Amino acid sequence: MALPFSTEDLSIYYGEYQAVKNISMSFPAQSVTALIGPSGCGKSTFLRSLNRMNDEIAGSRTTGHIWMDGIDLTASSTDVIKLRQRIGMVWQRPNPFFKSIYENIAFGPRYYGTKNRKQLDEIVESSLRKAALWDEVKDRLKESALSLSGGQQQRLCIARALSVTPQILLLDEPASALDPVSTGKVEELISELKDELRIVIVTHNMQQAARVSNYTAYFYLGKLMEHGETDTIFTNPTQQSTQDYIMGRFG
Ligand SMILES: Nc1ncnc2c1ncn2[C@@H]1O[C@H](COP(=O)(O)OP(=O)(O)OP(=O)(O)O)[C@@H](O)[C@H]1O
Repeated sequence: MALPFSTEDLSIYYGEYQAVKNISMSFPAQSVTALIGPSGCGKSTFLRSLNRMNDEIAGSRTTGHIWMDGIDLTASSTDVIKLRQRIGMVWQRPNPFFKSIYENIAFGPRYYGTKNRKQLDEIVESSLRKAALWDEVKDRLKESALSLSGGQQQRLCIARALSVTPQILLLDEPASALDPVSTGKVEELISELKDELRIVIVTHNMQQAARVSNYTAYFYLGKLMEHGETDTIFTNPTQQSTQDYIMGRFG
């Protein structure tokens, strides 16, 4: 059964500055939630906090809760390495390791204990298949990941995140550095993956948010202004500022 996942009164500070303000929201299973809003409104900060990546930033501090299956992930006792296995992340720019295509995918499973070569081979193949990359790379698994195109590298990073079977995938503008064809492939992939895991995506592209997400959350100045089904947010938002932003009228 899918585990409940939500935030409660979540705030994030950089020093004295409060970048994310008291956000409570939940992320339904088998769905994509898009985080939208103008630059600097706290989307990436909020996204990064969901698997405690924000902890890595000196001076950042979190208050409130992130609940997963009744456990508060913000607790100091949380094993963040295990947490990042369950909640994977893909960044804006493809960041493959300086290793072969195979080793990029095998790295995580090996780190978490899979040593058997046949099992690793299977994980590499299935992860690359899920990321719609297998056919393009199956004959060059030993080549450097850096020999791939930008779009292929980003799908490799998605495959790498999938290799440790996460339950949640966090995507921070995953297609913003890609050409339209690669963007289309990543969007298709998101639609397919949501059947097996929950996805949270930050995007500046309103068409993309409308295409790939089931739910949309509009952020402004660190606050969650509006959150609901994407169709409703895009056609009948309750807040004027949501409508202005979506229509590109935001000053
Ligand atoms: N490492 C950091 N140290 C200090 N302040 C930061 C840091 N990262 C982000 N901020 C500040 O926190 C606020 C929110 O930034 P964040 O990157 O989360 O916004 P965003 O909505 O994702 O923006 P964008 O759409 O431009 O990526 C901004 O005012 C930003 O300057």
